[in-house]
Amino acid sequence: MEEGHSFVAIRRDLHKIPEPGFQEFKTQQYLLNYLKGLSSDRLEIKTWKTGIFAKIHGHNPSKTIGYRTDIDGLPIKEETGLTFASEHGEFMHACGHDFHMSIALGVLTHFIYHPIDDNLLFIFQPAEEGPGGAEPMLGTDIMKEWKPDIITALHIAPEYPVGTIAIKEGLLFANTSELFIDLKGKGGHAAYPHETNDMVVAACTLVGQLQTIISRNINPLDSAVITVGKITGGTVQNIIAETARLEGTIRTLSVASMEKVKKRIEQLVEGIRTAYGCEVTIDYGSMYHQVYNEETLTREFMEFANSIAGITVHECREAMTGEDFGYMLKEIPGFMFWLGVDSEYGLHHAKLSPDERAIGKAISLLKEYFTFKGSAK
Ligand SMILES: CC(=O)N[C@@H](CCC[C@H](N)C(=O)O)C(=O)O
Repeated sequence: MEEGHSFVAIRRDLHKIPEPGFQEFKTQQYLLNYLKGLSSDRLEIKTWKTGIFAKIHGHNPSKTIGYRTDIDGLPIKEETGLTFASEHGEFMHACGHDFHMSIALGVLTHFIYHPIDDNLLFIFQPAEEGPGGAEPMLGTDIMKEWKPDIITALHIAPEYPVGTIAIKEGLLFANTSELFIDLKGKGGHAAYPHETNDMVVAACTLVGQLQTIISRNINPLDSAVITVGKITGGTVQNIIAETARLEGTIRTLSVASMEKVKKRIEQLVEGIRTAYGCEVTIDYGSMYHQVYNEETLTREFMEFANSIAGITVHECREAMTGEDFGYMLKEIPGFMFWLGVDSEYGLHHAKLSPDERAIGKAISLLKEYFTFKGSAK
């Protein structure tokens, strides 16, 4: 199965069937069909919701090495024009999880045919884009029984060329919190604003005020982001809106800054309540812990990867992206790295089209690294 098997073809199959978090039913079935087709008595498979744990038993294990891939898609209508574009209308693999999955299968398949001493655990995790599958997966009995001693994951990076991996010790990805704010006032006729509490005006004021948190309340030498990605409100053009809703996300480089941003949001919301005489509720949705790369393992991996032909290691800066893999790294030493895929369009863009040559590069690198880490010295 391994030699000649096209993990690019697998990526294309998976690309056609993107599904939202915890609804990755076809994706899970596709992955299970593939794994069952390997028919190895050294491979043990357990499912959790739409996720999968796949353990390869080593010859003479002294530890378990973990590898995690996310499996969900995003609510984006694809505009790549690719022959294997999404068949699921409003959803797209616009964050590379199709790449991450096919790379995981490539590495896993290699170790079915080339066993090493240590155990390997492959985690196919749902709902990375939200509401988060890593934290609940960590709490499962399966994870308690099969818990890896070290763990790694990668994420595609459109801005780097194929063959480059980007990584740093310590903080790599930000703390995140979703942000949903609902405003309720008094609607009415567009010509009688004085008899209403207009929630479009209140919402617009609040969006402007939220931006001042970053510019006025966060130390300029620290970094934080508040993005309001969606505003809804009102019904038609000549009715003053009774309700409005803001949907966004907060990113910070420390847990302390996240608390500070939230406290300030609550103060500004209190001001909006008073100024506009309306009801306002805040819901922080799902929150992700920062991705923090354990220093010793990361440095060792960087040196190892540098010695692999065709791989260039770039020491990068931290990014304001979020990843619930941060929860796994909070409990298990390990690291995450960026994989260069050289796409003109970035993550979460309808035209993202990563270079598929990166799949083979990543499989080779991880095969070598796991062999190095998982063989008795
Ligand atoms: C790598 C990546 O793009 N991850 C997502 C994680 C989203 C977390 C959550 N839904 C939020 O929006 O806060 C990202 O947007 O960074």
